[in-house]
Amino acid sequence: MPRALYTDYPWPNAALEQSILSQVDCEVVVAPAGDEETLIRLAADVDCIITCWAPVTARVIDAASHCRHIARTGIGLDNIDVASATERGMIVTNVPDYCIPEVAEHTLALLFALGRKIHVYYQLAQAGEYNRQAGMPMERMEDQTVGVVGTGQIGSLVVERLAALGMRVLANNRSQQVPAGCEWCPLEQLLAESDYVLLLCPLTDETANLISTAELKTMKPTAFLINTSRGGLVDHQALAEALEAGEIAGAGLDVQVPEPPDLSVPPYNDPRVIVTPHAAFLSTRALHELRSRVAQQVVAVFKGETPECIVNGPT
Ligand SMILES: NC(=O)c1ccc[n+]([C@@H]2O[C@H](COP(=O)([O-])OP(=O)(O)OC[C@H]3O[C@@H](n4cnc5c(N)ncnc54)[C@H](O)[C@@H]3O)[C@@H](O)[C@H]2O)c1
Ligand SMILES: O=C(O)[C@H](O)CO
Repeated sequence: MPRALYTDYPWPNAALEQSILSQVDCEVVVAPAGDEETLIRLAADVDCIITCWAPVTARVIDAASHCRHIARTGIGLDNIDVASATERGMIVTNVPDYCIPEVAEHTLALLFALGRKIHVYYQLAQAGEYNRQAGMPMERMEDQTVGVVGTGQIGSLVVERLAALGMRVLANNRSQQVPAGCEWCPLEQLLAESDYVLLLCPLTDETANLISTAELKTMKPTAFLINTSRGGLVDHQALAEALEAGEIAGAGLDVQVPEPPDLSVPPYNDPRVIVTPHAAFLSTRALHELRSRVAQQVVAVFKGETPECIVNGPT
């Protein structure tokens, strides 16, 4: 009987997956922990690895000698060594488009919260203080500039929505092709001119610590950094130092390093920083789509069919 290994299973129940996986006779194993040694031990005996958060490293892949398929429950592929899997002839799939509106909305929610100082008023009100002045200075949104780094699916939707609000939008994308509603500009200029810098590019070797000391110094002291992509894009020690030095005004961080981070230390405990728990992708609709499509991909491979959303071409 084929076996499928969940490296982690973050959902409250498995009824949705069970109803789909029951199309094939397979045994499902859930790893008790997502560390490398546990996964190496369990991977030796499975035909498929399904991962949400746990890193599927080259060592795990080497140990998975019968595995044909690694399924990523999500868009980002930064926790899978896709090159090693491809070398070993494994199919790697993801679900590239299940939560585009959700992440765009979450990004905009952080932008509005920071710009309208909702976090400042909320913290004061919780402490019993009704203090209008504490939110100043505050600017009209349409007088401000947003810089979007990465105008793929999510970035493009964010640009469209920001342009509809009448905001000036600068964009930096590796391909230099950017959607209507924004103007392409070099990263340094984007950082220097934006009131909000939004990070929406994938985490790769090239983008790791994309925003560090020099980039933060380039930003305006009144500007906000918003990261809804991957924590590894930002050097968080440098961010803590930039906040301490007053080099930027605040941040919205849906993603951190590690996850969960130590919330008791800077930059996470800074009242100018809004932290959300890697939740930008969440909605009832997105989760249903994500979970069911991953289970269908697993079934397809077990049936000898081609699953949707193969990211590593013919193997
Ligand atoms: N917080 C969440 O819950 C959540 C949910 C889904 C996705 N994500 C993250 O969002 C990322 C983006 O998703 P997407 O669907 O828009 O991806 P996408 O592949 O459609 O777009 C990414 C864009 O970034 C650009 N890019 C790559 N390297 C760049 C660089 N060095 N500088 C500038 N641009 C660069 C690419 O050209 C591409 O246009 C994912 O990789 C994932 O990590 C986060
Ligand atoms: O990559 C994604 O889809 C989200 O970050 C959730 O894992």
